[in-house]
Amino acid sequence: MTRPKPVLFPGSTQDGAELSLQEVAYRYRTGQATASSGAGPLNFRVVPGEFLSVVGPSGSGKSTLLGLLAGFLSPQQGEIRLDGTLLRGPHPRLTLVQQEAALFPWLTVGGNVRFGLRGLPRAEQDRRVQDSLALVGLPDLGGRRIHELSGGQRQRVSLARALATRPGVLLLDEPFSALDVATRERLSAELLDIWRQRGVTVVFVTHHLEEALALGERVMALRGGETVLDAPTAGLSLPELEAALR
Ligand SMILES: Nc1ncnc2c1ncn2[C@@H]1O[C@H](COP(=O)(O)OP(=O)(O)OP(=O)(O)O)[C@@H](O)[C@H]1O
Repeated sequence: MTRPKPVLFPGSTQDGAELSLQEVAYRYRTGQATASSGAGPLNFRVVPGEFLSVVGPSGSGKSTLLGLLAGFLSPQQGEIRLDGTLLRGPHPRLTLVQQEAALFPWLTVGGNVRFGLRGLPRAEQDRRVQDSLALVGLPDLGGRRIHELSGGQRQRVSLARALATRPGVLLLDEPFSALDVATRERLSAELLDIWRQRGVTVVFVTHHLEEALALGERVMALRGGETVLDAPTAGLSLPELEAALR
């Protein structure tokens, strides 16, 4: 299946940033003389506005890679660059959305989305909260409490909170895996719409190979912390992807 490149909607912004990794490695120190697992060495580039899916079995290094990209882990070797600048830790242009929506229960939906916008003028905050809640299909729920939302709505709020900061790269760690199949499919389709509208660069980690192929323009498969396949999804079949992971 071939998919067209994102066509930016009128009035949208091209926000995507470039990520490049050169000889990046991270090993966990386990406290024993024989350390270590983690990820790397990794060499790849994600161009602005690209949608990259990352797959791999449990323990293959997907979360470690996202931790490195989010700036939570510092590579012990190699360099990560964001738009050509060395990444030295968490960066406002990189936003991570995780499997379980990490929302503040004492704030409203709008308050959660607004949280990352402190420092901006109030009117700009209001505009971004409204825009990003509309983008994820929750334009009227700004005043709701988090406990009044379904699991799918909570993930939408997480996505809205991430998008409100106008990230250059959206890092998604199994964002829909806790949801039922129907909700998951709906949110996946919405994610593609948002990507097309915003032109944001996406790194999408998932266990689901079909999902990786359906959503990504390109898929990277990890095994034992290393890249065993990095290819455009157009023309790549599920059996080929499965074979790469065996
Ligand atoms: N805090 C840690 N301390 C020691 N080893 C770790 C730690 N976190 C992960 N590892 C190891 O690093 C390797 C990569 O783990 P990682 O969590 O990145 O894999 P993953 O592909 O995200 O797995 P999953 O799909 O189960 O989340 C595994 O061998 C794992 O056991």
